[in-house]
Amino acid sequence: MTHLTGQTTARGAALLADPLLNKGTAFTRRERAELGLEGLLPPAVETLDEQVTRAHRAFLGYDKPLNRHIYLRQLQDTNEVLFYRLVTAHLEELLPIVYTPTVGEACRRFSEIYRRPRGLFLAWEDRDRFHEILHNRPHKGAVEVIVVTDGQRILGLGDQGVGGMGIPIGKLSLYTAIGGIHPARTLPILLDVGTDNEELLSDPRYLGRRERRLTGAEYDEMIEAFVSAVETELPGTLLQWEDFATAHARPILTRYRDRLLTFNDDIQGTAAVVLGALSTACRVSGTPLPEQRLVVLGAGSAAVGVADMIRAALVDEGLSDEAARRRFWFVDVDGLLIGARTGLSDEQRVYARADDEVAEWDGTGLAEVVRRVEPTALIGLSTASGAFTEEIVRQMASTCERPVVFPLSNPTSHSEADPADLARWTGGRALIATGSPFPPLKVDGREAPLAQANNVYIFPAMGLAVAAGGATRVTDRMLVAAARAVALRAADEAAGLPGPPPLLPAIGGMREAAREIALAAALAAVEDGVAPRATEAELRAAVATAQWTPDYPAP
Ligand SMILES: O=C([O-])CC(=O)C(=O)O
Ligand SMILES: [Mg+2]
Repeated sequence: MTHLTGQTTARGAALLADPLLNKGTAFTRRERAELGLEGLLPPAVETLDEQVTRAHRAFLGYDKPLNRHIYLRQLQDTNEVLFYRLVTAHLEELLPIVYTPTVGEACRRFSEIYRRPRGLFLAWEDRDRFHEILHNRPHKGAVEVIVVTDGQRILGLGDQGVGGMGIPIGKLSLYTAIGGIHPARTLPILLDVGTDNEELLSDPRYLGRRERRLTGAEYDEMIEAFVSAVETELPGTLLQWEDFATAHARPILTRYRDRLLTFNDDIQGTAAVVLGALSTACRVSGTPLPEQRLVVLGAGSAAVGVADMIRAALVDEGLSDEAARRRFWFVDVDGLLIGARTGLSDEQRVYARADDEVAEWDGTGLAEVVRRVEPTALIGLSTASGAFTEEIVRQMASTCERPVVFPLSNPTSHSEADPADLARWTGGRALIATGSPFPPLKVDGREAPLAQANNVYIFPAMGLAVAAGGATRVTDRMLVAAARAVALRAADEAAGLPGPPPLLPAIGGMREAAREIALAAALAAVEDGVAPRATEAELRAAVATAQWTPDYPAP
């Protein structure tokens, strides 16, 4: 039986129970007769489009986003072609339900809303048997992409234990819907290393191991056992690390990025999309990247990753590394990062300012930093809801014509500001991108869509790039190339539009955009020598062929 072609020996109820083979009411009369399905379905025979219309109505019948999410997950577990056809037909409407922000709620209430299994749960006790357990995955054959989390830093919601599984499931749904990776070639994985979330530990319904998180050498042993099992059982699979705590995210990436095909979505994916949006903002404001003064709120792995990627672009544009570092001021809960601060990691210390810079300052909180530094760009990856206050934003706008303000924390409840407020406080001058979706702004009676600088612009395209071009590593140049392709696409789309240009491409056109972004990344992989030689025309064709479109196989 193969889930890729739909050719199968499964019959009757077993066929209907397999979400990758089930067509539901779209089975023709002849198929029903031949496959032992007679009597198992209501008599009507529908086309896929008719099923999509019906499913969309059913979806709209639920009021609450979480209930809509549950409905869609149930549809995904029943009939994947229909699920993906529905999602791709209504991408902009369904993205916030399948993904951020609603997926955050689904993670928080994972144990309560749990219905059917999806993906693999790997626990510490089984560390010697991960090889065997990988064989239990539902679809045999090669896996194109794994998304793995240990649930410790789910969006801005902190430790969700096994509830974190919602994130790999959601991310891989977009690998398929946008990148076109066949669903049978994706594998969500949750590493259950315990949880330090007291509420979960004392909740009788909690479905994970009721133990505190592993730390130190045991944690490292768990990660190594997992990676080596993937290396031997699923060589060549793209391994995406997702929502790990800062203390683990960077060390894991550093340890494995030269050993296998892997990247960290929060560090590198987020960074690439922010670079893309910032590049567009530079073009719109007329202030080139090397002249931007960037204040970053938050100093976790995602924030440092963003600065590292912008720094790489600055160096590429001719600045020395030292001059590039001087364009950043990092602020976290303890104030500005300065040399005198103890407890900074090596990655954070790169951005520490000289101690004497603040000698005359009135503290080093965000408001004072903005007053003193007069930034042109304010980037939030802090999970501190509302941290970009009216006072701070008005202060910034008083010294900068087109302030770039990116409240990027997820989900919506953790955003540093509401874009409508930002527009009001700056008289519409702010160039805005958010992390979670927000409704469009009203500008001169027109609706102006907001850029959602979410890593969804990058990771599905990375999967497509790798599937099409056969890369064996994810290099920085591949990510920078993807970022530039995102900005280029935004510029192309803005060319025909009246009013303020969105900083990123429209979500509705993301399947098409993903092909251009994937092509750029695949070309960079060839240039970096991590993929077999191929011409641009060959790669363009390979990308188009590799992108799966949800449809039933011919009867
Ligand atoms: O999932 C998202 O929307 C973006 C992301 O990786 C995060 O916030 O951790
Ligand atoms: Mg994430």
